[in-house]
Amino acid sequence: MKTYLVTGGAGFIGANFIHYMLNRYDSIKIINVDKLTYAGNLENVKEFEGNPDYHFVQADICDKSLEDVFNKYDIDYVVNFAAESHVDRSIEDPEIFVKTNVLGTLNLLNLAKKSWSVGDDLYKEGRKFLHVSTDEVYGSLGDTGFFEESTPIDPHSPYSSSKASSDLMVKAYFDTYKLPVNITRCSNNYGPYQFPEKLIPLIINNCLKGKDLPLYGDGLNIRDWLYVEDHCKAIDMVINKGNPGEVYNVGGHNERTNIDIMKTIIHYLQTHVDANISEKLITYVTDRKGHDRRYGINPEKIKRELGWVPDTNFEDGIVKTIEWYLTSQDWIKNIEDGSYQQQTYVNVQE
Ligand SMILES: NC(=O)c1ccc[n+]([C@@H]2O[C@H](COP(=O)([O-])OP(=O)(O)OC[C@H]3O[C@@H](n4cnc5c(N)ncnc54)[C@H](O)[C@@H]3O)[C@@H](O)[C@H]2O)c1
Ligand SMILES: Cc1cn([C@H]2C[C@H](O)[C@@H](COP(=O)(O)OP(=O)(O)O[C@H]3O[C@H](C)C(=O)[C@H](O)[C@H]3O)O2)c(=O)[nH]c1=O
Repeated sequence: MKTYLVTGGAGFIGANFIHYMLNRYDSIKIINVDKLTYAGNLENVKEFEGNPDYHFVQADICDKSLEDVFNKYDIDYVVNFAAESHVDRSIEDPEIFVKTNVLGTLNLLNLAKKSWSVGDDLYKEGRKFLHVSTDEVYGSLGDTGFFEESTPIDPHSPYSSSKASSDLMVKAYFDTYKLPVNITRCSNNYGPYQFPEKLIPLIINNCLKGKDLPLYGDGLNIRDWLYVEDHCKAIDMVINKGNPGEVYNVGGHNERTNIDIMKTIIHYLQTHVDANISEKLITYVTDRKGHDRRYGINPEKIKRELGWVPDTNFEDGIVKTIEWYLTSQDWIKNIEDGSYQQQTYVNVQE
């Protein structure tokens, strides 16, 4: 039985990963370590409460006493999702991004290294440290081309800079100590349990409440969207089959402008929920500082080497996502009854 230490498993992608793994494999154990920041929500993994193969530990990944978790469980794989993940928040307050994303990752690397060590640069068989990173570390693309694994790192926001820094630290632990690591760099995810500060859930939620839909800048920035379950599938494959020390880009060639995303959601809700939901809700607001123009992933390496292919196309994925939010209004309400307040915007429309 393999034991996974999943950090950030009460957040969006981490929770989806726990669902993906525990619903797919009978003989695995998952230890979910999460600090439960504003973005962490135990509702996301509620169905596993009481499951003998699932344990939750509330802890900060920066905390050195996490060594107790490594001592208590014989950890085979560390899957590091825990992070401050929202670009707009990083622009307002970068410090916590450095603390969690860089120092937290460094702490986990040290704990894994110590726990798995059986001699100088030698580790127990079959261990892996999988660091979940992002395509944002590559910076921004022009109209053509894609991010390759060989694309130089060129982050722009405090968020992406902190992720790039943590990636470099993970690489250093492979290059220096031969710790068996992989890094995945995925494009924008969407799907169930995504915190409603991010574009897709924010738009769904605001449409349902008849609120303005804030569109940054000219609305023509491009993101490459992947259904979250396909990201989870990729991570599972990289843990099991990825060559130690390698980076794998993950994406499904699904580039859309932000305005196109908004219109897709509006039209679905207009047709299926309320005819009054219309494009009139779209409100141009001041642009995000340093706003990356275009992301686009070349996923050929993970396809060729590991046989990964995405299963869900955007047309199906966005409907599944919207339907999930429609049936999860209590989930949103609990978040809004807590401390979450939507950020304010400067309207730039005449
Ligand atoms: N969302 C995306 O589109 C996307 C795409 C590519 C990569 N990623 C990466 O995937 C990972 C997960 O992203 P997400 O969107 O699920 O984020 P999220 O913000 O939804 O969840 C982050 C989780 O980490 C926990 N956490 C934060 N700080 C912590 C700390 N110090 N100690 C322990 N737990 C802590 C939070 O409580 C939360 O449960 C991140 O590393 C992010 O950089 C995200
Ligand atoms: C919240 C919001 C966003 N936007 C724009 C800004 C971006 O061009 C796009 C998506 O924004 P969002 O904040 O949802 O996601 P990104 O900034 O691309 O970052 C996300 O994808 C990467 C890969 C991660 O690694 C991040 O963790 C994840 O948050 O919509 C708007 O126009 N209006 C809004 O209200």
